Amino acid sequence: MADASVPTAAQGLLSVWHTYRIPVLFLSAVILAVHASRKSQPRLKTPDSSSVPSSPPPSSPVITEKPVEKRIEKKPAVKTNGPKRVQGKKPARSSGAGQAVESLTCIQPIIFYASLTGSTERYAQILLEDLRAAAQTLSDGEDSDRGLLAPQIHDLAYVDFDDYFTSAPKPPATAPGTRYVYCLLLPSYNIDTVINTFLSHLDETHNDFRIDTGSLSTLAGYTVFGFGDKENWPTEEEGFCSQATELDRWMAKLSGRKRAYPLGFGDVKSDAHDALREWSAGLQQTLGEMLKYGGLGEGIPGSGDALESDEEGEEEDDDGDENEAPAKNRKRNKGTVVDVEDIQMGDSSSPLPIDFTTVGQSGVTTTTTTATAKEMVPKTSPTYAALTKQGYTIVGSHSGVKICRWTKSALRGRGSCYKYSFYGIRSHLCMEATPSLSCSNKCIFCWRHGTNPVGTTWRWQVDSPELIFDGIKEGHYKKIKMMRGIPGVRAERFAEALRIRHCALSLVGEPIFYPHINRFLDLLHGDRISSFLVCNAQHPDQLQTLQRVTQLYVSIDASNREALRRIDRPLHRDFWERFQRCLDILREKRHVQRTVFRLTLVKGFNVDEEVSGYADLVEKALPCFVEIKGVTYCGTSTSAGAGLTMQNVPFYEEVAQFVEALHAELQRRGLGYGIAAEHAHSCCVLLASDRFHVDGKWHTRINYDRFFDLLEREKSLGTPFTPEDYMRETEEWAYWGKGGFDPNDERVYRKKKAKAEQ
Ligand SMILES: Cc1cc2nc3c(=O)[nH]c(=O)nc-3n(C[C@H](O)[C@H](O)[C@H](O)COP(=O)(O)O)c2cc1C
Ligand code: SF4
Repeated sequence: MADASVPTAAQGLLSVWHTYRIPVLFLSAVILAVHASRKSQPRLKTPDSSSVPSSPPPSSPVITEKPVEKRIEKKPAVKTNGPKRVQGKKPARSSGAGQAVESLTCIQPIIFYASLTGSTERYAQILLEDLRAAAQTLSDGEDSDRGLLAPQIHDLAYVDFDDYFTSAPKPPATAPGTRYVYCLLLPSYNIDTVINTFLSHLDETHNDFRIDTGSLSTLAGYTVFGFGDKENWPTEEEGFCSQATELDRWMAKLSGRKRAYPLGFGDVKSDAHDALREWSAGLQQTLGEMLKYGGLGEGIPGSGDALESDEEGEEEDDDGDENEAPAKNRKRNKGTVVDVEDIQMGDSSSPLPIDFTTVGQSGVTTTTTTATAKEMVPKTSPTYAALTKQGYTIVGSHSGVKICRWTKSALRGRGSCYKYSFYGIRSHLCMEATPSLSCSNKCIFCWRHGTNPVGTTWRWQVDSPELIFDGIKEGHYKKIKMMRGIPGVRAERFAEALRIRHCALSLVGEPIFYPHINRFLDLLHGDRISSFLVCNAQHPDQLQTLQRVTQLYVSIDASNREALRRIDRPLHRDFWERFQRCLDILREKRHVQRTVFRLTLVKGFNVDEEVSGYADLVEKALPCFVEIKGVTYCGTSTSAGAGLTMQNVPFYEEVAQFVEALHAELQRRGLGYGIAAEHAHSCCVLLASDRFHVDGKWHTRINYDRFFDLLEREKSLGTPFTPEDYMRETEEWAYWGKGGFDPNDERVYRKKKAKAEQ
């Protein structure tokens, strides 16, 4: 029985399993799925969730904005027998806008100073009064939760460094949105003083393994102003304000680079008072912006973002001018880039192409022709993404602005571009922009090729000059402000940079492609911003109707038809005829505008045997100046595809040889030109017409104020003027053979000598 019952029972179970296996399996699957999905749910519950939170902190406040952060703060401290561990928040490297910054509601400035003989203490009182006044103004806003509190002040000789410089003070419980900004005023002494003790404390804090790096990163920001004596310590290398510089560096490290305003310097024997007041005004403005935006956010100080350099002595890699590629941009993201021209092709819904050379001329309006046109660079296009990634700010639908690397260099007192040596343009006052991202050439050395749209006709929407003007200024200033936090940026140069004085219309594309270029220029000049316009010698009609610019360039990339075709790869079939007509126009304009030939030498393409050909072109157009520059290797697929390698980059000696040969040839023909200036760092030399050689001295620089005065007089009274009317003497250090580096700037030599440009 027993034996028989076993199989019977088993058979029964088996038959039950066969009957119910499908629903059972289904049910199990559902249970498993529900369980798995619960596990994958975020642990945080929404406030309206009906389930009970797993482990609520006792009497925890309602979590609204920053649940994660607050929970971390509430975590009970784990007792250990080891040394005390001081924790700061990990610095937000990318944006500088950490979590604490977002919840900023009011700023508490704290002034710290050290003073041995009393002068810094007096200056600290001046700052105290300034910030007190600012606090009154900035606290009167509509939102009473946001504001600037009355400043506190401390003598570093009397504070316990642990209270303020090991970790930052915590905000009061009653006002958790309070954030501190340290304003540090420091003299320098080359003898042992309390300042050394203070700096050692910062050093130790930074290097103490028990203390997190960035232990002051809960500060909203910091800024340093140094006092020194230039009479006895004339330069920074010789120790001028050395301790303030050191303090600024330590604070950058400890705070996670929360430099709210650039390091300022004052010479107690001359400008200390004025420099401090100017710095204080800039600082107050920054504090206002921090309150407005909730901290050092994007486009606001200190964040520095992509431009933030890691090392104080960061090297520059490129020459940043129109035809030159920043090293970091050399790796082009192939495949993400599409020419707008290619996108437009085959799109039957596109408006009919308009020969842009007829658009914008007298009597021709663009509104009707472009009413249904598309945007040149739509926000959703790969071109937009590629250009933005490279640092361009796209304005409207076809304009762009970008900060060149020389602007950054000048802000740090490390020298301006060659245009300073030749024409007196200080790079930190210069905005690089274009009203047309489109061009009609595909030059082999244009490192932007592949990202900028090309075309022979303007077939896109036309933005108003006002929109472009306002947009590029806004974009430029925003980028300048982002540099506030970059190490080495000088406060006085930063303040100067907030007033654009020059515009280089040469960024990318062809500026005279833009149908309203003349109105756009009026806006620039109306704001007393000089205009340096570079065109590609392919649009004679536009060149003819172009009104005054401060300096008019034509790119001369070859001396004969075949070489020009190989180098510029123009889209116009009649490119050589267009080129020749442009030279004629330049000749006509040479007594009205400062006309410039820009030669870019590419070894193996447009140098050898071409001296005579270039002399022909000079003889034809008689430009006021001839700028000769070695090409910069940009390593793009475009240049590689055109057979361009490092071998095509001339050495400076080769450029110099070419210049001398061209100069000799011009002299042989009886054309009055001389070698006026050089900027060896950019591999660039300037030939100038003898018209600019007065009383035995070169006058290649520009008197900008005079230019605007003359322009205004011409507009109101019709009095014409010539390029000679606004020339200015060239600095001796820029003369041929002198190198062209302003001795007032600090020369920084590159570490990596194997650079393409060298
Ligand atoms: C002994 C001594 C050493 C100094 N060393 C430097 C120095 O290395 N670099 C500098 O820029 N100024 C130097 N100075 C100038 C002071 O920084 C300057 O006078 C400052 O204003 C002093 O500030 P205080 O009056 O608040 O102490 C020095 C002055 C003295 C008396
Ligand atoms: S001219 Fe202006 S934009 Fe061009 S490299 Fe010099 S500073 Fe930069």
